[in-house]
Amino acid sequence: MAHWGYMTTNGPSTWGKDFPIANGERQSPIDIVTTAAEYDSDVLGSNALSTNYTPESEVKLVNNGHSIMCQITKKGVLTGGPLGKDEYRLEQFHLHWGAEDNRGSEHTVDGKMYASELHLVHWNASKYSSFADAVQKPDGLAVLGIFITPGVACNQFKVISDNCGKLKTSGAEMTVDTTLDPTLLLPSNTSDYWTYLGSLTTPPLFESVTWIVFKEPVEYSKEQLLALRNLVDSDGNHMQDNYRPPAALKQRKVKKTFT
Ligand SMILES: NS(=O)(=O)c1nnc(N(Cc2cn(-c3ccccc3)nn2)Cc2cn([C@@H]3O[C@H](CO)[C@@H](O)[C@H](O)[C@H]3O)nn2)s1
Ligand SMILES: [Zn+2]
Repeated sequence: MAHWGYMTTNGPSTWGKDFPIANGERQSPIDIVTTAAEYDSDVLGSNALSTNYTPESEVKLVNNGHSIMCQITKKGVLTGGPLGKDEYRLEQFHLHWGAEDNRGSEHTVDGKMYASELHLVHWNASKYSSFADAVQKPDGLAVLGIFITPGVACNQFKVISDNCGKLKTSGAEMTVDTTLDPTLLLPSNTSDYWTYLGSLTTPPLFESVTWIVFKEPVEYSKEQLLALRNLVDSDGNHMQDNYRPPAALKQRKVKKTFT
């Protein structure tokens, strides 16, 4: 099987060949139509979304051929909101971005695309024994989606953007001897978000993700965005435009926690 990617020959429009679920009932990302999202007080009311992350004492970075990923080793927990009492453990975070600032996010808001989107990937540690065990379960995963827009530099992201040069080629890994607190990658407002049931946005596209997409974007500097665009993918091309376009909403409702 030709390895999936984001080029014309192996990009999102071809994924259905090897991963038929690509045309499934709960695929991600989606276009978030803000007027159609339903305010749902009990999503917010009963127990607000809460993160309890432990700062990483060293930062494990991997160029996995289609994104730059930070593998988490500490026990970070996400719970509340649409997740109820279940505790989801932080596994990794990674990003999607464009070749230019006008595109790059996976979710869109009323058709608007952001320059990049950060994904913090969690698995349901209350119900399953590992990421691999949870990854195909309908309530197995939860991913926080954070929109990135060009602006001032994000200090907590510097450990990643400053090391992209050393992670140029696919498969490159490195451990940076510095701390990283995933909480500082989140927007200041984590109360206002949209949430819906979806999938992984890269193959194997499992329909196992409760998506939580924050309304407030985070700013990264131009230099930080350029560092991402200089990475090289598994085909030896510049890693750019590594985003899947929105999939059909089908019979789903998007909920929001704000009016
Ligand atoms: N755009 S997003 O929606 O957010 C994401 N899109 N993909 C993501 N991951 C990659 C992935 C691979 N697999 C998988 C599972 C079973 C068989 C083959 C592939 N599922 N998701 C998330 C991800 C997974 N992993 C590693 O998958 C291994 C295989 O399951 C597991 O043993 C490691 O413990 C875990 O760390 N890392 N990241 S997220
Ligand atoms: Zn992602």
